[in-house]
Amino acid sequence: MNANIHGSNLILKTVLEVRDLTVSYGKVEALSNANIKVGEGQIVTVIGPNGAGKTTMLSAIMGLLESRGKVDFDGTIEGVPVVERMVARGMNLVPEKRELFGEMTVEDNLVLGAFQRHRSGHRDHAQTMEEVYQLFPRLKERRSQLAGTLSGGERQMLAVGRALMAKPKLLMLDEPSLGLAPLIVREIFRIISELRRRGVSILLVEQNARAALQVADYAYVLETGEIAMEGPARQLADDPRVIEAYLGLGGKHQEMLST
Ligand SMILES: Nc1ncnc2c1ncn2[C@@H]1O[C@H](COP(=O)(O)OP(=O)(O)OP(=O)(O)O)[C@@H](O)[C@H]1O
Repeated sequence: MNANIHGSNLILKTVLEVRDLTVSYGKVEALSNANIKVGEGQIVTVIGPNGAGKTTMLSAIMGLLESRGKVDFDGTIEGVPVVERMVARGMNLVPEKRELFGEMTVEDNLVLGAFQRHRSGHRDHAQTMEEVYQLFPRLKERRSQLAGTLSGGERQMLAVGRALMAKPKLLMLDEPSLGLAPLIVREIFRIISELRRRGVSILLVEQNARAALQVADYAYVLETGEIAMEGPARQLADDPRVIEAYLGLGGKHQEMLST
């Protein structure tokens, strides 16, 4: 699956290709025939207002929701995804609600992130944990603290760190900046860039369109379950429709101006 994707001059390997992905909740179609691609080592973002279907899209790609369409991941035509297989093959999702084990320590939460890898015979979790601690020194300082007592920013760092323990090829992040103070948001986006530098491909769902378009290579705008626009992130950031709806002062979706 090598292709000149996303108008890049480089020939990138396609890590993820989603075709005609459709999800219905009862009679309501929350995602309609969505097509997206992520190239190896790219950050691709999906922006859009509340209720557009962003979380639904990530959950369906991960195999957590029933869907129609195709999800090809890392060279294998998957058809409808199944979550255990996706994790085993290197896909990982950091959900919007973080979903940590609050009664367990930071370190135990990290160890759990390596569970699937351990089960398939890998014994490198100590080294991976050091890499995670290098990325998030704050987690190292708090390794013995219960996850339930962490601050919002630390919880997000732990959620990302735990996902990294699985050494994912593709990391999907659902609104990592949600509810965090501007300084922490900046730190989270710095880490997202650093992960790309380390070769992780990233699919980033964000309401903070400004920050997401700054960090991403390519972007999709999802509105009421449909891909309304797409293009290189810099190009979309300059598009009058995107500026009006998502970036400009007085834009339609004020909640996105959180930083
Ligand atoms: N389990 C469910 N049952 C029924 N409808 C649902 C369910 N989950 C989501 N929806 C609906 O599907 C639509 C898309 O929701 P989704 O959470 O995917 O949007 P989103 O873009 O992630 O929104 P937000 O930015 O607010 O998290 C919404 O109208 C939502 O109310």
